[in-house]
Amino acid sequence: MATAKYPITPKGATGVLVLADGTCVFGRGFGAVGDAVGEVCFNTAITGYQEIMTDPSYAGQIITFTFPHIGNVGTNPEDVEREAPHALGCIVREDVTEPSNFRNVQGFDAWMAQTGRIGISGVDTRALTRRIRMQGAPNAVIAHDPAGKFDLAALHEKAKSWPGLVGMDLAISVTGAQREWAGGVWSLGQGYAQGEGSEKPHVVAIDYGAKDNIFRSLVKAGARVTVLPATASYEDIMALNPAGVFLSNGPGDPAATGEYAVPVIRKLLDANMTIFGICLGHQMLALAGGAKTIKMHQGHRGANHPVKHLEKGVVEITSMNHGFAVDAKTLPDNVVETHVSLFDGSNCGIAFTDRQAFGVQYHPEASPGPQDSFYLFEKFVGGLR
Ligand SMILES: NC(=O)CC[C@H](N)C(=O)O
Repeated sequence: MATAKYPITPKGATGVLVLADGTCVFGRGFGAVGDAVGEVCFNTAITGYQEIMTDPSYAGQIITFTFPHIGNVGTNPEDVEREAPHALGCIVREDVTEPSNFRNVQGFDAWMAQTGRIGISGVDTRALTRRIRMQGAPNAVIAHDPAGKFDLAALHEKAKSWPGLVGMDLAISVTGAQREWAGGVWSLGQGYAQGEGSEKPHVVAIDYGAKDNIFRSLVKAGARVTVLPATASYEDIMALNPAGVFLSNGPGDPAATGEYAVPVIRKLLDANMTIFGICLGHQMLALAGGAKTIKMHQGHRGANHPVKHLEKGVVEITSMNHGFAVDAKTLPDNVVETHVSLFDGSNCGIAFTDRQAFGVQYHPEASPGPQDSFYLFEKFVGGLR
């Protein structure tokens, strides 16, 4: 049996990304020391690295930022989509510099170390991104050792034996507990708006790994929000007497979310509940309606993805983070395609013709990203009594 040959670790290299095919990409490690295995994706957003790192939809993934300067405004406790990062780590072009921003509380490097996330800087992120574009998102191990002593064969073995995101249910591992949501969207000098009031329409939001800005956006649109964990049963949901149910984003394969998600959504559809789904929630809504989802070649991750609203013929610039998509060819007769990606024509929105249920593949709550699509929150909450 031929033994794979591994390169000599270059002098000064304290970080390495070892792909499942044995490719080793060296750089300088920062953040936590150790290693982690997942799928490597790329994100083209220029701002919002802290929001991106803390988006639970990135569980099981290592993010390559195509923008070269990451970490230069540090971190703060407000720009998080969840209390801690969910991405396993990140790969960046330039070394993380001293934070330069009046909102900085902790440097990106220290924040990554404290939250157990590994970074590698000094990587040719353009080459890595081109590779993902041409060959698809690889599985890999990201490793950081200040001594630069890597057992590349062992890391390669770990990358090869990781089963991959297809068929992987991760929503169950990132969901939170039941909670009454308080707080609207953040603004400079004001912090998070307060949004109380029991006379507002009550939305039960199912947390499959939600970004907090979705809940803040629902509050801004005029809802009172109760968050339930991903495992909430149909009975748990109905006991709260919701005016509408929101299905959140989340990590992993939508087709692998098991008995706790799609069958519950199917019951909500049967009960003619008003439903709005975002990203994973959109994909599972489509599955509950009878459609299928597919793994994408490279996925969509960035803050400027053009989407066409088919009925109005207008373009929305959107924030995206997904590696699976609804296969529009499989939509049943009572579900129409409402939005498509102008990058590759993939499905970006659906609506049931015989139910008050719709979903979008992109992130109308932005964070980071443009706010063209906030109307979807107003449409959902405005339609509730
Ligand atoms: N942001 C999300 O909800 C992502 C959904 C799903 N995990 C995907 O990658 O397509």
